[in-house]
Amino acid sequence: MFVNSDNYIKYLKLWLITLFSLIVIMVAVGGLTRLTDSGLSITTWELFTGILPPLNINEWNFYFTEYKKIPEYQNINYGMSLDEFKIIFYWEYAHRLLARFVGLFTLLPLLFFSLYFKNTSHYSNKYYWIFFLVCLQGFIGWYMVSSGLTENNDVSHFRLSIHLSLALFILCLIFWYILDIYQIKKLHEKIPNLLLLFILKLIVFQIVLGAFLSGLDGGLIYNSWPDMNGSFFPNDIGYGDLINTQLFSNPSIVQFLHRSTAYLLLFFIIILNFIYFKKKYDFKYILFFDVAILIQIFLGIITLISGVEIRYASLHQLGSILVLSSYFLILYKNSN
Ligand code: HEM
Repeated sequence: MFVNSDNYIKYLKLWLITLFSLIVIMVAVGGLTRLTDSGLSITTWELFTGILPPLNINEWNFYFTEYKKIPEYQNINYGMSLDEFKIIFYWEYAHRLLARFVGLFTLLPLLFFSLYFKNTSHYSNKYYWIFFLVCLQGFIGWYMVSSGLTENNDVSHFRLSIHLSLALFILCLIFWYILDIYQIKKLHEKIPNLLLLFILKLIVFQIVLGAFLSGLDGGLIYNSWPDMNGSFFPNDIGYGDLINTQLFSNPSIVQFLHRSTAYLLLFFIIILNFIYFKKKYDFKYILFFDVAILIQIFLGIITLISGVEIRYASLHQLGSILVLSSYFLILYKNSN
């Protein structure tokens, strides 16, 4: 049978771009689920049984009774009404429903490609990596939720950061595949990889710190900028605490580190700009990244000053996708 490999490329492009967009929506809904404190409202895994929401009062009562058993209800939301519970339930429900849809939207086209295009010249099995990572993300999501069901009022900020980081990693991988398939031109003369990788590590560190900060509700303290309530260093800790083993569980330190890493990043990005300028590279790519970083810093500051208003916090989370994508464009152009 003759199979047109152009069709394969066409479908692949469409699939990758749609999947990328779906996962961006997924990250936004996940962020809003966290910001509305809704993430623990469904206390069981229910991969298949939870596809439909509760359809009658008995089912609603069942879910509500289960929720009443966990510390978040007992210590924070005690006395919540069923109508209030429905709101947090629907956020988590939407997040999980979308997750199932993303899972299917990843697997079904892959099976279709394997079935119809396996013998075409450009066919590759590598896209199955996306499916593997999407499944892993589902397990990590549950691993995260389970940390908030028995002893703590909230999920572990470490597990939250794994969940967010993996989502962003999946997006970067898909984005790389998209750049590849569009055959974006690479630079002839390369930028030193050492500097590029160092900046990448700083960005990743900054994102992980950001997730720690949100998981610890650390944006609710020191709501001033550029100072931290009148001083450079948080006044409820000492410099010695920076070498403490509980370093990443202390909201004041995490906030201090998140601010400081932003400035450090900015410093190295200025050096990167200087290299682009000196070597007379096409400036629009770095400009795209510069704008993304500046917007992200601005959003971070207003998130903080506003005491983590949901709309700003959500935009700040999505801003990290813009930062990563624009930086991956630079990395891609510099790759061999
Ligand atoms: C270089 C740039 C930055 C990057 C890549 C970045 C990234 C992130 C990420 C990924 C999160 C976690 C979002 C979430 O889980 O919902 C976060 C949270 C946060 N960031 Fe940043 N950030 C940057 C700069 C800043 C700056 C300069 C500030 C303030 C001075 C700031 C303040 C915050 C606050 C307050 C939160 C917690 C928000 C919440 O609880 O939802 N960020 N950041």
